[in-house]
Amino acid sequence: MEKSNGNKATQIFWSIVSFLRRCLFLVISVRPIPHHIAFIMDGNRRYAKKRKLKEGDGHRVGFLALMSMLKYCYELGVRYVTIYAFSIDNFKRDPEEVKSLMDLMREKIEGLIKEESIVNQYGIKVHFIGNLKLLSEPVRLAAERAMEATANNSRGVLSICIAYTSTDEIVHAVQESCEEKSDEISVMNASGAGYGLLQLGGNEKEERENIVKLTDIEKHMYMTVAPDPDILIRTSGETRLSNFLLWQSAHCYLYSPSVLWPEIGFRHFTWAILSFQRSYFYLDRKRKQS
Ligand SMILES: CC(C)=CCC/C(C)=C/CC/C(C)=C/COP(=O)(O)OP(=O)(O)O
Repeated sequence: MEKSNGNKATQIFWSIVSFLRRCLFLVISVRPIPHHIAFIMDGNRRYAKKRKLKEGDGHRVGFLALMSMLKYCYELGVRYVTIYAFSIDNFKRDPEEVKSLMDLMREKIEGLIKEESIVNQYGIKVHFIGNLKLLSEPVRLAAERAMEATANNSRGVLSICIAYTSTDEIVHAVQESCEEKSDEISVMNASGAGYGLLQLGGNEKEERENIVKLTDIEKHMYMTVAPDPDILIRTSGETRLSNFLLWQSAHCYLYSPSVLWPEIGFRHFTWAILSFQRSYFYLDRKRKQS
């Protein structure tokens, strides 16, 4: 009897907290809110060391922090969230650590499509971004299943960058664009039109039309599923981009709280949004003055 009263009191407490959070988000939304937030989840191992936990437990707590951040983002109305889950450079870590991280990724990816997961609660479509060929088969299959299972969700998008680096993405996009152009040129040559970048002496205007353009490269980026991020949040006070979304973050606001990723919470999130809004206000004012 006492236990059920205790449970009820806890439920009421959390409902009030959730209500107050939504009220605060309503107030914050009076000013522009970001469409897209990207996260570099830095500091899981340092957290484990600080708390005398096993390294893997640092990542597990990190996953819980990620779930809270997703909840706050989608409650606030941010439609796109992108996370840096595993870089191509992370494969150079100790093989034991890579294996245990990959096992954890598979477990968590499988959890994402369970009915009670945040992804399903908020109607989120999941994308895996990166050189997925580099993943082990079980992880790749789990990723494919998660993309398939959430394909019809439409309220928000979660992009999980895994086996990803930005330079790899850019090289991939440039290669694809060049291949596409050279295919077009060979079709044109075969049909007797006979012009193109590869054919010197052609009409200059027509030649220029066959040069790889910015829009061609953008079309072949892995990240076409989302607009460019408005804020990039990197925890643990680090201010480097570490080969993450270099192309897409050209105009992005960088925010770097000194907290370790598993410790990130509601107040850090709210402060990041307020800082973004302040920077947006000054940017807007500068634009109007010039
Ligand atoms: C669904 C899904 C794929 C979830 C991802 C789970 C998760 C939290 C992954 C984090 C992986 C990672 C390499 C974090 C960086 O911490 P670090 O190891 O670099 O720690 P350090 O900065 O203290 O060295």
